[in-house]
Amino acid sequence: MPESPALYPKIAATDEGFLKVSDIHTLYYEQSGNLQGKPVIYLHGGPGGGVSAHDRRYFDPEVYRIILLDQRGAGKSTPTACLEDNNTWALVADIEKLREHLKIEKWVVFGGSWGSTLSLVYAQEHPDRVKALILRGIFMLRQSELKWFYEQGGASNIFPDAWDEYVKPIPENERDNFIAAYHKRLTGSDEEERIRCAKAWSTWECSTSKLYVDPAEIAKASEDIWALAFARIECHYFFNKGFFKTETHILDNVDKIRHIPATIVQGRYDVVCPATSAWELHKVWPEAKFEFMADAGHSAKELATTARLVKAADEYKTL
Ligand SMILES: CNCC(=O)c1nnc(C(C)(C)C)o1
Repeated sequence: MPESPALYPKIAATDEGFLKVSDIHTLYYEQSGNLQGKPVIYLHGGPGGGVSAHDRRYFDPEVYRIILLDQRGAGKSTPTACLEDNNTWALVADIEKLREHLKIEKWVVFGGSWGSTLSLVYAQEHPDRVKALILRGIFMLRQSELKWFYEQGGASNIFPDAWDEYVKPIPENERDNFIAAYHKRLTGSDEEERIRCAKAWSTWECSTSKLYVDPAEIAKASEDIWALAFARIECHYFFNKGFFKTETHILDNVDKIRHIPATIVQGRYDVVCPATSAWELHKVWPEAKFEFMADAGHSAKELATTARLVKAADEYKTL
C-alpha cells in the first residue's frame, strides 16, 4: 500500500528513556522533533500494541515535542506482556508520572482505538493537563463493542474467512464466549497454546483493520513477542471489562472534557471499532470536531484518515 503523502518525513528519536513506574513495571518512552516545542503524547492501541517510528510522523517536528510511550507490558516496556498490576487506572497514573518526569505542564494527547479509550479516560481524570485531544477509531470498551468484534455475529459477517481462522484454536463447546476461552489459554501454562492463540487473536485483528489489508501488518501478528503482548494484554483488559465500574464510564464523564479542543476522526467502514461508538460520543460532545472518513476502515494508516489526523495536529500547533 502507498504511504500517505500527508505524513511528515521519517525522523529518529533524539531522546529515549525507561521510567520505573511500579515494583514490576518499567516503561519505555522516547522524544523526537523539537524538544523545546509543544508537547504531544502518542497513546498506542491494543492495549498492548506498542509504538513505532511511524507514529512520530503525524506531527510537525519543527513545532512539536513528540513523545511516544510503550504502555505496561507493550513494546520495549518490561516485563513484556506482563498482566500483573496492568490496568486502565495504572496506565492513567503512568501518563501523569511521565508528564512530571519530563517536566511538562500540559500536552496534546493523541490516540486511536484503545489509544482513544486511554486518551479519553486520561483527559477525564486530568482535564487541566490536556491542551487538545486528537482521537481516531473510537473504542469505549462497552460490551456491545466487544461482542461485535470478538464474538460470533458481528465482524464475523464481514470477514467470514478470517473469522474461520480466529475460531480454530477454540473447541466448539467454548465458542459461546471467545473472550473467556482465549483468556483461559492466553494466561495458561501451555506455552505452545499461548503462542498459537496469540497469533490467531492478533491475526484476526490485523486482518480486519483496513479496507485493503496490508500483508506486512498481518505478518506482524505472526511475530511471537508482538502477538503475545498484543493478545494477552488486550484479552486481559477485555475480560476485565476495561476495569471500569460501569460500561458507560466514558460517556458518563464527557462533561469533564467538553471544554477541551478536540477532533474525532472515524473510518466509515471501521470493522474493529464500528462507527456507532464515535457517533454516540459525537452526539454527547458536539463541541468536538467530528469527521467520518468515507473511504477508510479502522487503521490510522488509511490514506484519508492519516491526512485528517495530520491536519488536526497541524491545527493544534497554535495552541
Ligand atoms: C480494540 N483494539 C484495537 C486496537 O486498539 C488496535 N491497535 N492496533 C490495532 C491493529 C494492530 C490491529 C491496527 O488495533
